[in-house]
Amino acid sequence: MSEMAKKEDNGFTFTRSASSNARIGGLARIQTHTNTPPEVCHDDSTPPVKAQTIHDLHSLQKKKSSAPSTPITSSAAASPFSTILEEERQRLQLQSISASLASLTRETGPKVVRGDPASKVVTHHHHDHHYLTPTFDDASDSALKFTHVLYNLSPAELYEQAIKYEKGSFITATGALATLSGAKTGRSPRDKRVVKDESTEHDLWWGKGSPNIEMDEHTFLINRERAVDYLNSLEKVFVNDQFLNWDPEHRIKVRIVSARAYHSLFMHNMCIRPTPEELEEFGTPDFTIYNAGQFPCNRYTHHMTSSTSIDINIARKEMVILGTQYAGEMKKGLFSVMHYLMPKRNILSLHSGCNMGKDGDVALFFGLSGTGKTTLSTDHNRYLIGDDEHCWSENGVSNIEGGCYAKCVDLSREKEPDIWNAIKFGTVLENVVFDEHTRDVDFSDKSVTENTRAAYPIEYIPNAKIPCVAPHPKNVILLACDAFGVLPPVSKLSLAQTMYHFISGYTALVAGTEDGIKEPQATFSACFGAAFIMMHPTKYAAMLAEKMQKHGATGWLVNTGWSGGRYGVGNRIKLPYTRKIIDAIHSGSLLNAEYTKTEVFGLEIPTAIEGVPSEILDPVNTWGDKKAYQDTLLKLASLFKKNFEGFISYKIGTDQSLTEEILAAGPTL
Ligand SMILES: Nc1ncnc2c1ncn2[C@@H]1O[C@H](COP(=O)(O)OP(=O)(O)OP(=O)(O)O)[C@@H](O)[C@H]1O
Ligand SMILES: O=C([O-])CC(=O)C(=O)O
Ligand SMILES: [Ca+2]
Ligand SMILES: [Mn+2]
Repeated sequence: MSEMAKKEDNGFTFTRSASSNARIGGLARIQTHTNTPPEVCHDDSTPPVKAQTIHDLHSLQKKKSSAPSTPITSSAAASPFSTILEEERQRLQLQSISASLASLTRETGPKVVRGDPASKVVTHHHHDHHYLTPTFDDASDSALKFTHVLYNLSPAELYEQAIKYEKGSFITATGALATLSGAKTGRSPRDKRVVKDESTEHDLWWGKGSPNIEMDEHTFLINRERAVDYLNSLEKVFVNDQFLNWDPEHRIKVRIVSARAYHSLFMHNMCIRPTPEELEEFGTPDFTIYNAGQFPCNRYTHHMTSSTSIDINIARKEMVILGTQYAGEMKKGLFSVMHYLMPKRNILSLHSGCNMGKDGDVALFFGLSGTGKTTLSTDHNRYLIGDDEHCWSENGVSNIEGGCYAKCVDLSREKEPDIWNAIKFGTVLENVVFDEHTRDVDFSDKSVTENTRAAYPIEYIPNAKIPCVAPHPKNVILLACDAFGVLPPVSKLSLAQTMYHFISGYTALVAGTEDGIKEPQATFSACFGAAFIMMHPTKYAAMLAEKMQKHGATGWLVNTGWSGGRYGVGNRIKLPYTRKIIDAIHSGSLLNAEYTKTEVFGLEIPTAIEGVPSEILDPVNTWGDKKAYQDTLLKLASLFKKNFEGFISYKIGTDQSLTEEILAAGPTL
């Protein structure tokens, strides 16, 4: 190929003509050469698009993929045999979705069709095999309509759905999807109900202190019908088929039916995402969520005390959500289910974060909401296993989820770079405030709520370990955000103390509602997650004790809260100091440090930690008013004692001496 032709391939070529008549006023004339005859002036050397109409042109833009979200047609290249298999598979899948959405009174599922009702690609009349028509013995108007199913859409497709159809959905400057969760910006534990039947009556924890508010099967069915009718009345619903638990032996298949792209993207991020091959073999889910959060429950329905109801039915393997769009209900509802299913298999379920060092040393981080599980398990020097929900089995630790759910209030790039950088395309940003023009998020703005959140796939954290499984833990870190400011920044715990504090599940936050001086509010939540456990706390505690003993794990209590006085007087312990403390636990250097014992709580506290001012290690040093310190310390101790009274009649595990040691491991007044 000549030099000239080669250049012409690239488009225009400017050549100085050698011919004298091309010279004008002494300057060389510039000519453009193309492949076409020189007398026709073309501005483009590429052939025209292979489309006759705008419609044709648009249809060229999207390539058929084998992705689960494609409308049901097998590719032209497939053999007739595989076409039949593919069609059969798609038919079974629609049948399964229709069955999920079935009304129990009409005894039939809705007509379902895949694809966006707004898209021209799916038409009911020309692709008969694309939808499923059940036979109706009870004809009503609802029998005449289709429910369009948007099945396992990709983040990009869900963005388009959200932005087109859901008010309050915007793309932020870094590409995240900002959205509003509606009137509820947190979970509604007082509206969470569990069906009490012959089996759950004996298995579950009921009564005082239990998170399981009882409901009967019939009432559940009324709420289920309400949710299903609502979902079927919509033009389209989102269906996610995904997994929970990275331990392949104990993986659970979950289906989430929801009305909002926000909910579908949230669960896409938070659950484990199946590969196309895994999805092909998905079959029947082990558990199904019906999220009709925009629609209220009927206040005339038995047991209903508000317009919100989150209902779990273990026997039916179903959960119904009415009256709240807060997406955390789905995540934590499934977590509750895991707190039932896993212990049944002798696996411990944990409200904890987990990470692993380069040498394979594993740490668990327990703590109530806002105490630092996500912040501290996300550590640039360690592999992230997960930030919130884990299982501890004979195989080691496995994350239940496929994503993280980080608090964003006052998020800073400098202090939490990995979380900051995870807020990009694909991430759901709940209830944040942003500049209407630049779309820069202001993480300090609490106008909508203080509980602003980011939900992102775990692989958005650069050092996440995939698959999210790890060996048995070496350190068990109990986090408490003590707004009273009397717990030491770190203490080493005996096994009995670890159990005492695990069962107590203490944290103290500041009630954000009143104006003026805000009193710290002590919270005790058994197993650092009473809202999610299903059986009695001592069941989980006994399992934890047994595993820690067997694998030689050390327990630690870390106060990520106040120092130098209670809330309003002192300050929150600086995150860099807490990180140094955590580093010393991971490295093993703190295990063999020098310790002294505190009064009242009897906690072993180190005298020095690299990078941390020694004087803060004993909180008494940081308080100006020593009398106030002593009073506050005794006040907190009495709150611990009072809370623990509910547990003193319980035996923990099979070892009676451990039970006695645990009871003795609390504060002494
Ligand atoms: N010393 C500290 N240690 C840990 N976190 C701190 C500290 N000081 C301030 N913080 C802030 O406290 C918050 C801890 O929230 P985090 O998201 O880690 O909670 P969580 O335990 O994961 O709760 P949830 O279960 O609700 O997700 C973060 O906003 C973090 O920036
Ligand atoms: O579930 C939520 O809404 C947030 C969370 O992680 C918790 O409260 O533990
Ligand atoms: Ca978290
Ligand atoms: Mn949590």
